[in-house]
Amino acid sequence: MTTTTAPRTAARVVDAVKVYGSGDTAVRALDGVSVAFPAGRFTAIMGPSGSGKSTLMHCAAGLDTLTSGTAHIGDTELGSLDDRRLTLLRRERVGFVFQAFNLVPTLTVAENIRLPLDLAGDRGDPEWIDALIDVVGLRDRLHHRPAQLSGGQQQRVAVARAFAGRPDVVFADEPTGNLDSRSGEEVLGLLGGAARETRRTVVMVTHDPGAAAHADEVVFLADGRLVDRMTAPTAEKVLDRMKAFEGPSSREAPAPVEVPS
Ligand SMILES: Nc1ncnc2c1ncn2[C@@H]1O[C@H](COP(=O)(O)OP(=O)(O)OP(=O)(O)O)[C@@H](O)[C@H]1O
Repeated sequence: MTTTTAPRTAARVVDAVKVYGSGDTAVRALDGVSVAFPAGRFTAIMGPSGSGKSTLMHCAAGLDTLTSGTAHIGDTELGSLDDRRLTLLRRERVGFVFQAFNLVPTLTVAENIRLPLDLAGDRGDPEWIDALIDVVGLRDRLHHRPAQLSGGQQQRVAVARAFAGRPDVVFADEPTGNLDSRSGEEVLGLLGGAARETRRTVVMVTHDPGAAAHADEVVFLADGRLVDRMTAPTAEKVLDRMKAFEGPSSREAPAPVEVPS
């Protein structure tokens, strides 16, 4: 007998609503988003400025809380955790890459990569970390400090650090925003390569169609709603899709679609 199993979901939000402020100044940054990020895949979140991309990422990663709806990492619903457990979950099961690299200037490359593990008092898996150092091409820079590296090299350290603890999911927020296009391409290639080679899940926020084209799938937000998904993206296809959001008002964006979680 053959059994088929649905692809595992690394992270998801269900009916996610996020309202900042209250009364006349309230902003509905997420307006009922349900989206699942399948395990082992590289997904990009795209949309116009202010469409809710960063809010979605922060709520899905447990860096911020939803006004209503639920966010899950694997089978764990984040709203059910107290602050201590949420901190532990972020430390043990989630990796982060930010636009600003966020490396510790006084630590070497090797120490920065190991930092999340050292903070958790975890030896980690030395073979895994050794392999990661080769994936990001930093073997000859291990004893350098961040200031001695180019921006692209610093972001490669941040990528290795994000994967060091074998997280269920790595969230990347505009990881190429501070890089020139060649370094950006390298970092995106690494993120995609690391996701595929290590079968980890990557969720990346970007406003750059060229960056989104490195992903396996792109999800599009407009006005706090999920409006489309695209598999096998190319920069041209993503750009074409984004053009539909342009115009005098983003309210002209297409109606939201029901996307199975
Ligand atoms: N802390 C906050 N307080 C009040 N409003 C906020 C806050 N953070 C975000 N917003 C608002 O929520 C909406 C969505 O913001 P968000 O940063 O998620 O969008 P984005 O798609 O990531 O934008 P960008 O591409 O410009 O970074 C925007 O209208 C923004 O002004």
